[in-house]
Amino acid sequence: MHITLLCVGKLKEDFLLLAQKEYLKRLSPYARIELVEVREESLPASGRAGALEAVLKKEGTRLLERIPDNCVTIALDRKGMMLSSKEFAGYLAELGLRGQNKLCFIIGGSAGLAGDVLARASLRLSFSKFTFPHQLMRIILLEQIYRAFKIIRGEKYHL
Ligand SMILES: C[S@@+](CC[C@H](N)C(=O)[O-])C[C@H]1O[C@@H](n2cnc3c(N)ncnc32)[C@H](O)[C@@H]1O
Repeated sequence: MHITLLCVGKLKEDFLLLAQKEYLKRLSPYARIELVEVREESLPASGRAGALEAVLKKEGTRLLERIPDNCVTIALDRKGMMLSSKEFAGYLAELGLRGQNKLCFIIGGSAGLAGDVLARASLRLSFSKFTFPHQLMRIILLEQIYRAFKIIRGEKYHL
C-alpha cells in the first residue's frame, strides 16, 4: 500500500520528530509512506471578519494541489466518522481487496481544513470529539495505521 500523509505545517518538537521516525520505521514492512507538508499560514491576530477563512483558503489550495492522482482521500476531521481500531483496519483491508492501494490522509493546521478539502475526501475520519494539535494528530494517525496493519496481518500487538 502507498500512503501519503498530507499535512499543513512541519513537526517542530524533537520528541514528535522522534515519534514520527519510530512509526515510519515500524510501518516500513507494511506500506510505503510519503510525507508531504504544505506551508502553514500564521493565524490572524485580530478577529477581522474573513481572516480565518482566508487562511483556510490559502492552505486548502496548497493541499488540493498536492493530493496524488487516483488515490482514496481521507480527511481527518473532528466532526467526521468515528471508527474503532478494528473497524479502521477493516476499512483499510477492504480498500486493499478492491485494489485501491493508494491512500492520502489529510491533516489540517491550527485553523482546521477548508470546506472544499473536506468535500474532496472520500471519508472524513474523526479520532474523537476532542481537538488534538495537528502535530500530535500526525503521530496518533501513524500509530493507528501501524495498529491497523498489525490487526490485518493477525500479528501480536496490544489491542
Ligand atoms: C488543531 S486542529 C484544528 C482545529 C480547528 N479549530 C477545527 O476545529 O478543525 C488541526 C487538525 O488536526 C486534525 N484533528 C484534530 N483533532 C482531531 C480529531 N479529534 N479527529 C480528527 N482529526 C482531528 C484535523 O485535521 C484538524 O484540521
